[in-house]
Amino acid sequence: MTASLLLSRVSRATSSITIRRVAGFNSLNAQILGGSISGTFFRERSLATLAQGASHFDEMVSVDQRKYYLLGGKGGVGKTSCAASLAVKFASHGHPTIVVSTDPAHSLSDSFSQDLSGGVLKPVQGVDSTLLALEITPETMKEEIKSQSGGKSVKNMMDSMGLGMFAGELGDLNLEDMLNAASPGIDEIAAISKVLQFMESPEYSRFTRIVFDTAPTGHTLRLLSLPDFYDSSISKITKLKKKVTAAASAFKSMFGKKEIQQQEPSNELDQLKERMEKVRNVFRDVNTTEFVIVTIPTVMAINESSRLHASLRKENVPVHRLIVNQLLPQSESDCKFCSMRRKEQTRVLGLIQNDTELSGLKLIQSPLLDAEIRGVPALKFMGDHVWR
Ligand SMILES: Nc1ncnc2c1ncn2[C@@H]1O[C@H](COP(=O)(O)OP(=O)(O)OP(=O)(O)O)[C@@H](O)[C@H]1O
Repeated sequence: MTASLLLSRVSRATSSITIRRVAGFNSLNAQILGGSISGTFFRERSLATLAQGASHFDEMVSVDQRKYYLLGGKGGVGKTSCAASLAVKFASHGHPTIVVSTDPAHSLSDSFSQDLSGGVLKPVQGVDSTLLALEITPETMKEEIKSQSGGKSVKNMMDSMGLGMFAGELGDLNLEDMLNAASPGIDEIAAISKVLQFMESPEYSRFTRIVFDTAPTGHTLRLLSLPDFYDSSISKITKLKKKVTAAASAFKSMFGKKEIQQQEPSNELDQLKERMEKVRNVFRDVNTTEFVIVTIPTVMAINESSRLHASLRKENVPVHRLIVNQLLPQSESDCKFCSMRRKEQTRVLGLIQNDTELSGLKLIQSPLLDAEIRGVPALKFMGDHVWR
């Protein structure tokens, strides 16, 4: 029986509790319909053909200290399903866990099949252990900034940063106007400000695993390089400020006025720079962070994953694992379509072995399940077969 046939049957079935054995594997549908999530999905024969496939989850779970896992890749490959199932698995292994979506088109709520929207941390229902979820929204962050800044104008803020001399150029632009403007990168800024909160705020210190469901590739690369961008911009502003102060001082002394004291860069800038360095370092620390690339067995997805790995390597972001998701399971009664697809995916797995960027990564092979992965039981089911 093919996966699509199974799916169509399930859409019609409402109360069946039969566990359907489909040539070589037990079905997610059957597990869910049967009220059980504990069975094995693929039988040994299928697993044997999916060589290597294990994620070495024991390594991922064994360390007590805080770890950050970022799951990313091309759109639609299964990032959310993999991130959510990993978070459920960490939580069930005793790690208080937060799963965060930095993708503006959030799908955590859909994946967990419960409302996790609103930009605030919400407990995930249906998990016995501590698991909170957050869909980051720039709107909520804008509100937070507005309430923290007390509605300050840009001029006031620049004055307080010791940059009042430039403020005239900006007139009386209001911070609120700036935040309301469609500003590229606001999603990334929101994400980074949350990472800082997780790192700095005592209320989050008990969470030992933080799993990020990231946006498709380009967006995520911007997120990872943003702290660097800020860091270098702040350095430029600091240098400029020093130069302007020195020039003003020389100018005044030429006219016999008292020399202006060379000011140290303002504390606020130093603090901002320090905080950006903290985020940048945590994204690059092999002891605390790992970026897991998620892909599917198509040439286009593999090519994009290869480019993503090259960019992450350039940014020094640690990557050890590559999930190839939605692999067709073995079947004794293959239709022509399935056997063609399977041949194609075998060829693509071969491409990974020969790809200089990807061949060194631990390959995790994740099966195409016969139903959409929605809700905690389905995520547990997926997790037990991906994170092992
Ligand atoms: N191994 C799998 N077997 C069956 N269905 C899957 C599998 N992995 C993902 N799916 C389904 O594919 C769809 C997309 O998955 P998901 O939302 O996890 O991808 P994504 O990469 O996060 O997508 P986006 O880029 O849009 O955020 C969902 O309906 C999900 O249930």
